Amino acid sequence: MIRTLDDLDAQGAAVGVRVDINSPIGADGTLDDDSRLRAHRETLAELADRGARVVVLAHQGRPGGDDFTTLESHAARLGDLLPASVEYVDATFSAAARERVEGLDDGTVLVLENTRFYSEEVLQFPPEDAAETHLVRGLAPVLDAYVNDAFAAAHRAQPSIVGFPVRLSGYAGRVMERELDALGNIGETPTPRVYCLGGAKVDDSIEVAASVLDSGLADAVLTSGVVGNSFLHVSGVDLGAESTRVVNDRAGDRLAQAERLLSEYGDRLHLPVDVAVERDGERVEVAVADLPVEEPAMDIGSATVDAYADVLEDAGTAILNGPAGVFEDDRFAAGTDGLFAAATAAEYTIVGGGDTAAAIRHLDLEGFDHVSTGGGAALAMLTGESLPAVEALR
Ligand SMILES: Nc1ncnc2c1ncn2[C@@H]1O[C@H](COP(=O)(O)OP(=O)(O)OP(=O)(O)O)[C@@H](O)[C@H]1O
Ligand SMILES: O=C(O)[C@H](O)COP(=O)(O)O
Repeated sequence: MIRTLDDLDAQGAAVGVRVDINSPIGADGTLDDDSRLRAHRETLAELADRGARVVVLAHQGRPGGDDFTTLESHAARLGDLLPASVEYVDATFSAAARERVEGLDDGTVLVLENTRFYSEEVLQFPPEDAAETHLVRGLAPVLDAYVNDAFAAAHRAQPSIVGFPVRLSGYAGRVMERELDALGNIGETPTPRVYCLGGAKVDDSIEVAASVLDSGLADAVLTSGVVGNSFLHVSGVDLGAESTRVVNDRAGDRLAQAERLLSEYGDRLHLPVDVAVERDGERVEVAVADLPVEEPAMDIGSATVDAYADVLEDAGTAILNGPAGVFEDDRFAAGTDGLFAAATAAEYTIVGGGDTAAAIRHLDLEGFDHVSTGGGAALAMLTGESLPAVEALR
């Protein structure tokens, strides 16, 4: 059983709240998209409104990445989005951070510095060891409770995610609560269950396909994107040199597993029947039977959308992860547009994956029952795996 904010006595309490506001960063080093900050507004506003002293913990980027920045612009944007006053301090667990926490007024918010500026945060630990790190030992003494709202980072067993509930009472924030409700009981969703696996993270997606087919969670898997090209490749189709290069780049060492899935589940595993390429600057659709072509396959074609729509119209649950094509280029958005629209025919639709949610916003698509804030974390739930953050809260 996991406690929620309904179980927390917030008035006057210093509450550490781990959120996931890891966001695209522009060339000037400030936020390019604030959808993840907006997702956490409900939790942060509710705690401030109930008189808590809200201490925000979050990461941005990874060491060495060009999006590895301070949280100063995140704090400024939260200040615009929240009714409460929002301060920022360039410290996370030092005496300076503790002083600022102890000096907070009830009903106000303090954003601490990027947790990943500190080396142990990028390592993974069992909760008891995470509780002994400098971050948790330094900050826990000035907190009265801990809330984890960072569903999109829940698959990371890092100190700020799994260490605090060992020392403090832990609660799920509203984003975490909603995600667990939607994704936590995938085995009870209506059948037949149809997984639409696209995008470019081919190695992850082949793992997901294996997991949901071997476990019987999936009645059908519709492949698209580089994932679909990879299954075409292992089925013996010569895609052409460029597409084959992309497949080998992205599939890692998973092609043998894809081959096993194709031979064991050929009836449940659907492959594209046509693709779209760029020729003289235009979108041209090519039947798989007419491959190879030298241009890279950038989208699924309309015949594939129609074939997949036939499967989806009888679906109980449709789970989408990964766009069907390079949707960022208007010429290759038709596959994602058509497939995702067809998926809404299912009784219940779940979307998992940051780029997939971005595609939905980009294409202005509606009608999905749950659009997850997570990528890897959503995938773990969609394959019935447990998440370190959730186990730590339990
Ligand atoms: N046929 C294709 N060739 C090349 N790239 C493709 C193709 N189809 C889709 N993509 C790319 O796949 C990317 C998204 O794939 P990804 O697997 O990262 O999605 P996601 O799982 O929703 O994201 P995340 O898991 O990172 O939140 C898009 O940027 C898109 O351009
Ligand atoms: O954006 C995400 O997927 C989450 O914030 C996790 O980020 P990470 O993959 O750098 O841990």
